[in-house]
Amino acid sequence: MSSTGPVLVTGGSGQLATSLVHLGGTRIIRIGRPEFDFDHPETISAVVEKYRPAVVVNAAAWTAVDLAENEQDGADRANNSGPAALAEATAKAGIPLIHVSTDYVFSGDKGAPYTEADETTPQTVYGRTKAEGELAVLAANPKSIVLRTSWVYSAHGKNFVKTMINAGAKNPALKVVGDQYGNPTSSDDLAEAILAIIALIERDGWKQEYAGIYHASGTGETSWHGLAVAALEEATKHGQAMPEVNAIRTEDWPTPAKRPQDSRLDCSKLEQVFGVRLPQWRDSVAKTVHRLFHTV
Ligand SMILES: NC(=O)C1=CN([C@@H]2O[C@H](COP(=O)(O)OP(=O)(O)OC[C@H]3O[C@@H](n4cnc5c(N)ncnc54)[C@H](OP(=O)(O)O)[C@@H]3O)[C@@H](O)[C@H]2O)C=CC1
Ligand SMILES: Cc1cn([C@H]2C[C@H](O)[C@@H](COP(=O)(O)OP(=O)(O)O[C@H]3O[C@@H](C)C(=O)[C@@H](O)[C@H]3O)O2)c(=O)[nH]c1=O
Repeated sequence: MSSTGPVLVTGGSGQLATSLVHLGGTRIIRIGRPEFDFDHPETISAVVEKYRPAVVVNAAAWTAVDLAENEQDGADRANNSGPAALAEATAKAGIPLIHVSTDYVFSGDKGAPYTEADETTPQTVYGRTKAEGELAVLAANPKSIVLRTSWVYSAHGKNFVKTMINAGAKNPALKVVGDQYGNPTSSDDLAEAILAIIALIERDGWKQEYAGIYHASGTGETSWHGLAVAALEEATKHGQAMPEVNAIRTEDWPTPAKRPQDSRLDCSKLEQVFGVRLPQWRDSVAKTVHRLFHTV
């Protein structure tokens, strides 16, 4: 991989792309709609030809989980056929593609953390399109790295942590599902992990054993209720009152798309191959909430 070209990041307005820009410096070029739009396939190869990047990070995706249930075509373009075309374009240019996927490719019925060897068992349109996108990317570009992450939050953009803090500022009591488990992931931590992988590839050159799927989530686990309590506790350090946070069952918060009950990811392969381990989720929630209250 040439270390002279830029790192091109798609999904420019999103959480992960924003973190990559903040942490990755001037080498990062982020692109978003309309310049890069999976709904307009001609824009996909055009950006690779225009920017001549050293590597592409695909952080663009359809992430509205419930909406995807009724918008299958749009979700498929953004999460499957679009990424496949991006993988083809990057393969043609001979450059690596780092593509981001999700814990929702699993049903959550395993009862233990999922490894990369586990079969995908998506139970939502979002999860299915992301699972299909993983395979399509890996098939189209032999220099593909697929990073599955989970429960991403940041001080910018739309995410569960911000939703809870905003709701807690307005309501004396909240209800949050306490029987779905996973690994909350700071988008800054994921961005740092991606930058470390890119640095390693540039230092040692591309090795074919890098290609494949990796789990890349924050260290440690909790429920959505646990994540809400952690975020709201941190918010009290910045003057916000602590609401009552009641744990409810999945059936008490009906949603169009069924969330996995336990989508914890075993991230040991990422550490073995790249020497990368994401920080403890609880520490990162504290950092993110601090940033949220100190960003004007
Ligand atoms: N958010 C989460 O909790 C999790 C996310 N992931 C994965 O991580 C990656 C990054 O997610 P995150 O940063 O949170 O996502 P965001 O929802 O914050 O951002 C998504 C980005 O994708 C862009 N986008 C959506 N549809 C298209 C399209 N058809 N063509 C081009 N761009 C499009 C959006 O653009 P616009 O603003 O114009 O709509 C936006 O810039 C995604 O692959 C996601 O599936 C995995 C696990 C958890
Ligand atoms: C807002 C809210 C949600 N919930 C529940 C609903 C759901 O079961 C759970 C999570 O809610 P959300 O809908 O905000 O999160 P969701 O959109 O399901 O988050 C997912 O996004 C995609 C993109 C991913 O890839 C996943 O890793 C995951 O982060 O919390 C409550 O119990 N109370 C609430 O006030």
